[in-house]
Amino acid sequence: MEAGTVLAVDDVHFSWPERPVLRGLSMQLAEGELYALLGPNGAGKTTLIKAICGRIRPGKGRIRLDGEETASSAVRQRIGLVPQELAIYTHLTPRENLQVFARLAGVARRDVGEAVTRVLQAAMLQERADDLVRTLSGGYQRRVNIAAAILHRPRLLILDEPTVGVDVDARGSIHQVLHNLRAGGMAVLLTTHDLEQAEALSDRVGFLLDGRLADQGTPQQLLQQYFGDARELVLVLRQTPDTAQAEWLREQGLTPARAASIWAGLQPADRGGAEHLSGRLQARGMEVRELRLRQPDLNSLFLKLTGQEATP
Ligand SMILES: Nc1ncnc2c1ncn2[C@@H]1O[C@H](COP(=O)(O)OP(=O)(O)OP(=O)(O)O)[C@@H](O)[C@H]1O
Repeated sequence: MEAGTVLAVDDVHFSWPERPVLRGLSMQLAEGELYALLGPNGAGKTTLIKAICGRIRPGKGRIRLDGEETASSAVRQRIGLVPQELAIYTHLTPRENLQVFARLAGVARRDVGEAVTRVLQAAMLQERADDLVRTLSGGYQRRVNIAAAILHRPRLLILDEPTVGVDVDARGSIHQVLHNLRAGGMAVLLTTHDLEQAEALSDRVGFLLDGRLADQGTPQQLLQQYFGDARELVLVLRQTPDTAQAEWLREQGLTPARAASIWAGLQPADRGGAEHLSGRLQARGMEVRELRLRQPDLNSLFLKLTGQEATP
């Protein structure tokens, strides 16, 4: 195991009664690294989190934190978990919540005040520390959830879908909080369906597919590896193409997206591109509403690796 490795998952297998979910999954997470786990619904992201937190036991393989198996409860105490659902008392203030959770997390009574002040600051909650949680916005409430998970100074913080259902501004504050925690040396593992978030925030991303990581790396590395200099062409037609037109579009390397009038595909950087195509589309009776070339992003890669669109 490399120096600075906080989490090491080695060849982990796990089956729920109905079917195998993890099938030889390996990954590592370093100190001060933020890793986003991506994958379609049901890929096994939450199952992996449960295995890391010791809530389920892998049928095969090892999960270690700082070199020690997470099966032991002493080791598990070095993990902080922010679940998908809010797990806080809405009729108490953030400060009161954190006082309760500090005791539950095993913080000594005399250290509670200091720990609560520290996490209120880390989660940027000071201004609203004494308002009732139920009067706070969804973004603030999520940050109380995060604050509760770091009271015991975990080495590894795990967040399951931290920004589902929060607005863009609130998302920005959550990102800021995670950035700061990472800068303080914490390893952060999160799952998300929001690939823009993953690209903006993560040092590395991993695509969980068929029980293994189909690929992992920095977003830049992966995009270069899969797309090189190619651009993604997105074509929006005024009408759904007929069979012959659709066949021709496929010959041009395009495939239909969510709506039958939207087609997308990769184009080599040097192909005279959009304008040339526009004329040829019109010649075949297709009216173009919009035609643009864009830099492939993690959404493009998700589609390529999983055959599905990411649905935030
Ligand atoms: N407690 C359970 N008992 C039986 N099967 C389960 C249980 N939890 C999850 N599964 C199954 O395991 C598979 C993986 O589920 P999991 O929740 O880990 O996926 P996920 O990647 O987190 O999905 P999502 O993105 O929708 O949250 C699914 O087929 C699911 O039905």
